[in-house]
Amino acid sequence: MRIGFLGPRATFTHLAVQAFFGEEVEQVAYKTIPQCIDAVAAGEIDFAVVPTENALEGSVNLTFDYLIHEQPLYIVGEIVSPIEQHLMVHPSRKNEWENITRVYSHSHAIAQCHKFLHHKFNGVPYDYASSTGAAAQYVSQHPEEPVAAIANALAAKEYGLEIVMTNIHDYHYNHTRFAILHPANQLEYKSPNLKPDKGKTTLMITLPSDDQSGALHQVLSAFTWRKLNMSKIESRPMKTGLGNYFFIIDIDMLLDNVLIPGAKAELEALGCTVKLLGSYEAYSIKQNKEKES
Ligand SMILES: O=C(O)C(=O)C[C@]1(C(=O)O)C=C[C@@H](O)C=C1
Repeated sequence: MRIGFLGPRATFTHLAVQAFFGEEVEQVAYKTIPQCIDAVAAGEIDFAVVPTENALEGSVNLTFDYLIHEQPLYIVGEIVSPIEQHLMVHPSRKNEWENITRVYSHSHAIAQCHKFLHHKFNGVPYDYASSTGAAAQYVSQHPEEPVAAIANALAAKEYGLEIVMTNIHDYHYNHTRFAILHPANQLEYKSPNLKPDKGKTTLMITLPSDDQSGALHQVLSAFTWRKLNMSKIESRPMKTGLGNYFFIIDIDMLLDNVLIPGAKAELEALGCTVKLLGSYEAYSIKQNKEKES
């Protein structure tokens, strides 16, 4: 089985793939999220694993936008992983790391460490890499540049970098959610390592075009009176005009035969369009400390 992920090796997405699928599968790194999504749509790989949301920084808009506007695929599984960000430099700079003149990482990783960067490297510019792993790889290949990467401990090991400060993310609770994507709405695969926490269903809802008052309230009440627990609601631009948005709603339940189809039919009767983005099991990777307790 071939699993694609946002690469290169040792990104957080790669860690999520290893934790969920184990070492037996073939792991295929892609430079960008759209490349990884295109590969699963084209059948080059069996599943794509991409980041969707971080607890500190919010949604990974690129993932949802690409799924909605370019490659309709299903979310067939979810993996939530703890995220620990470390500052690392080329080993030749380990004694002068405080003199770095640039910090390099994925935009979400930089955002997770804004307070740290402001206090420790006030005014030092940062640049965005396609992933934390790509930033670590760059630092290892450019010893002549006084640049540090923000990435995970496996990336430091993989690219031979020296971690000079650990856990530099600004808030202790730092987790990222990853989606497992596939062209069909099923994951005929059991993780050898993780047990599911709960079932979930994700819907995309577009409101009627005639801008009725209370439309969103009506959408929410279709779920509320059926006691369908919504764990997330997110709006994204439809890219058809200012003020045109669709909603992505997560419900804490697998797709059933009664309640979710009932809510869908009610919304469609109100003039909404409702699209199933996936019904799947959600898994979580335990932090080392959580594993011990
Ligand atoms: O750059 C990586 O290592 C990724 O896997 C991407 C990503 C993200 O898109 O949020 C994943 C987890 C972390 O929150 C930082 C970056």
